[in-house]
Amino acid sequence: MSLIEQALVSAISSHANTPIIIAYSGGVDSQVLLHALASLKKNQQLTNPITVCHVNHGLSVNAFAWQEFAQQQCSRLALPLIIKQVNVQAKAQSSLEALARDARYQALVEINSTSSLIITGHHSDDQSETFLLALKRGAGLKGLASMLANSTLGKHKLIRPLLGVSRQAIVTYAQEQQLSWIEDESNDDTSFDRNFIRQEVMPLLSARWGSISQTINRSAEHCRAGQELLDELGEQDLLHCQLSASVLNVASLQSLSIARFNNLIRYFLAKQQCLMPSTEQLEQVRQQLSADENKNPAIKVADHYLRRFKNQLHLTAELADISGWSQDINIDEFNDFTHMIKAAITLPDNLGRLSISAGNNRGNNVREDDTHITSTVIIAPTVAQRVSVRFSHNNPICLPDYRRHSRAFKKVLQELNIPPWQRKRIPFLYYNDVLVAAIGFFVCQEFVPKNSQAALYLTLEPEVK
Ligand SMILES: Nc1ncnc2c1ncn2[C@@H]1O[C@H](COP(=O)(O)OP(=O)(O)OP(=O)(O)O)[C@@H](O)[C@H]1O
Repeated sequence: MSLIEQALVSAISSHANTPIIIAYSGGVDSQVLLHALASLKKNQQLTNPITVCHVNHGLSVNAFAWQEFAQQQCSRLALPLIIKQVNVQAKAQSSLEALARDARYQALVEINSTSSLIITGHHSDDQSETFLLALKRGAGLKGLASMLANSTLGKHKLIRPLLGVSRQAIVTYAQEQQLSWIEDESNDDTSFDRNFIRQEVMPLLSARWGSISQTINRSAEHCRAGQELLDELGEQDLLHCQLSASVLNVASLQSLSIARFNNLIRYFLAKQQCLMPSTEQLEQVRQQLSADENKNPAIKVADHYLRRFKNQLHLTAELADISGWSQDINIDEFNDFTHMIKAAITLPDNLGRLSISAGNNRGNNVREDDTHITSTVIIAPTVAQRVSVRFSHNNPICLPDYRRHSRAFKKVLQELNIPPWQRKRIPFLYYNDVLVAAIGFFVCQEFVPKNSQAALYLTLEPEVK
């Protein structure tokens, strides 16, 4: 068995029978990948079902010729081929590569609905180039770890079994097997950073240090191992500092060293699928932890915000101003009171869905904890009343169900310990212009239904990401 076939068997053997998707461009690397896998399958050294996927980016005048080549190769090997057309448009050339790659991975993810192994032809020279590109960007350990031999892509596993094999070994295999392949003319264009590294930088480095590619690969491996340790530390620190999915405890964060704080925030953001913050942004967040308690600073970190509220640090998306939003609910149809859901409103700015049903009251509002109620139950409106959901209020005096005395609405929201930005995101229910409930928090006492009185049930379901 050749070195290449051995690498494939060792990467795939622990995934017996999992469907394989070969990412096939028709270039020499994926051509070798395709042929070696087809030969293993033919000799029954591999039993996994195989599908080949060629992505047509439509970027080259030759794109359809490559697609035809892929069709010929797969029909010769009797392997099923799926062609995916993607549409990539970029303003700057530098982002073209990244957009093409993202579109390609997205297309590969969508091929199978069941969990599969997506296999690419990346090799050790690709890895060296990726490392140098990361170095040029000033990346940390995670970026310098470069490509992982095993990772996840959606519900699939992304495997790069040839990462330990050099380009030269791949070309030698292709020549020995008398394979033909396509040459992408854009690989010669050194205005792309990767091509510049491949065509000009690596030859210069290799001429002086013959095994530079191997040593760069070794460094990438050290970075991967280092990053793994940092992730373990991040997980431990998160256990200590996390109050809920998107809230951290400020006092616990303050007990960490700067390096450990930065690592935890990066780890936390990565877990929530946020983009990575810059070092300056991390420094700002850390400084705001010791700011005055009454100030509620919000620091933009990449595409999200970290917002301080008392002893809590909340992660939120960018929040839109929804103060002018209002929607009426047509209650005319609520005439059978069978507890069936009668209306569902999609709230603005990803706040979720509010479903409303009607029925005779079967019990009081159930408190989840000190502040939240799971289902808000209120006296049904009369036919003449206009029912609406809004996010604004004019600070009426109100008497929440859990209080003995009435109080200004703003003060009530404060005493419930709701962070200021969340106070603007609570759906308020009105009958005409009278506040009835702060949905999910409380009902004004005059609207709390008595037993078996006609009632509305309001349930807030968070947005499913
Ligand atoms: N158009 C494509 N369709 C499907 N998979 C692709 C495509 N382009 C690249 N890939 C996958 O990504 C891997 C690395 O991409 P890269 O851009 O380095 O490849 P390439 O130089 O175009 O082709 P190859 O790596 O096959 O020589 C390829 O080995 C292949 O598995």
